[in-house]
Amino acid sequence: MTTILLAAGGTGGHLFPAEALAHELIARGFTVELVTDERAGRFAERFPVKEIHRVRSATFASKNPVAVATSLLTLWRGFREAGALVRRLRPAVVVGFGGYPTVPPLMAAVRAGRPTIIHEQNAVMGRANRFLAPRVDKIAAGIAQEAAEPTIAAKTSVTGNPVRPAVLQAAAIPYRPAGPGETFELVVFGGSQGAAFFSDAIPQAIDRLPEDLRGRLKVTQQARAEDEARVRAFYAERGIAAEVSPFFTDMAARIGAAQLVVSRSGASTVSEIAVIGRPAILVPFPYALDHDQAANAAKIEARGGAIVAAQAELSPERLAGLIEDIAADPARAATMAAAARATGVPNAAALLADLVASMPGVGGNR
Ligand SMILES: CC(=O)N[C@H]1[C@@H](OP(=O)(O)OP(=O)(O)OC[C@H]2O[C@@H](n3ccc(=O)[nH]c3=O)[C@H](O)[C@@H]2O)O[C@H](CO)[C@@H](O)[C@@H]1O
Repeated sequence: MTTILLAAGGTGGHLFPAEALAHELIARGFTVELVTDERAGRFAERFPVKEIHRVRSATFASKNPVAVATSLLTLWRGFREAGALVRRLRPAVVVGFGGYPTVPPLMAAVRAGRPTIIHEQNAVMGRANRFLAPRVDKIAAGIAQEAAEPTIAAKTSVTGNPVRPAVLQAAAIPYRPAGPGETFELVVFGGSQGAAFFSDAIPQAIDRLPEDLRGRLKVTQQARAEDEARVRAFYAERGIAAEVSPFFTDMAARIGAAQLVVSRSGASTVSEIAVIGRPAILVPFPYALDHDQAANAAKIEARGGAIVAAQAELSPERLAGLIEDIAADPARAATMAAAARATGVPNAAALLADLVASMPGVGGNR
């Protein structure tokens, strides 16, 4: 059996595209192993592999010389551990999905002469992938890369961001705009870790909606654990049907049922909204170190599939106005849904698996 080793940082944004590729590779007869870090817990629950490996890694969060030396030592240990893992598993290809925990496994694979691919989900490459990009054999991109150097661009191909099977199932359900008097399902989430901003902004906006619309709302709202009780109490006081949780494991189905999505614009979020095809108000995370979330949202916005609103300019009145405009105009909502869908790449996992299968030494060997 030919083994493919996937490496991903332990947040949803990195692990979910890796999970989508794992399903596709397993269906093609490959054995898949995953290496990640201790944060993976909840996000790797449904990852279809027998064993999840962990190797040490570190990031350079501080310029303090002692902290830098400690990080270097941890990275060196991670590199040694990853080297032992690569020798033991003998993977035909190692595929990295970004995040600092992918640096030791990818470097160990390069050192051992194994074929390597990195996948970048975002329009602007993250730091770990920027470091790895000159060293790996191939680069797959979720969307066209902004400002890629010629040597990097030459080995890059756009495959789209792989989406999990649940997203493809939700994509099979056509969008149904809510007519006057019908239930209007609003789905609010802030990426895999939640966004504190929505815990205040959404209740304040809902209080400014016309009574008729408020009365027919049904809300799914992800709220960080520290905000959960407060947000739930808001909906209970107003008598609005709502489910509130720090993490929904059935998010794809909820997006599928939504008349409108309000969310951050992390790479997987934007890809899922596009593949499923639902109107969205996207509020890019303003403080991202690595990724410009506004760039992820640019394509879907340009086609009219979403409205992008900068957090700093999004008053409760404006947010209420945006929600109300879409709810009041079902034809426009349907047009937005179709426009979003036109930007989706439902076969991204297959395209990335094709790239894996095309690497030297892989073909016909499983
Ligand atoms: C703050 C930050 O640095 N965020 C980055 C991180 O985001 P983050 O890890 O939030 O990733 P994404 O926005 O790409 O994906 C969020 C994922 O979580 C899922 N979900 C969300 C809420 C929920 O309750 N249940 C659920 O399943 C969504 O369906 C989606 O699949 O990695 C992304 C991919 O590299 C980057 O684009 C983001 O900029």
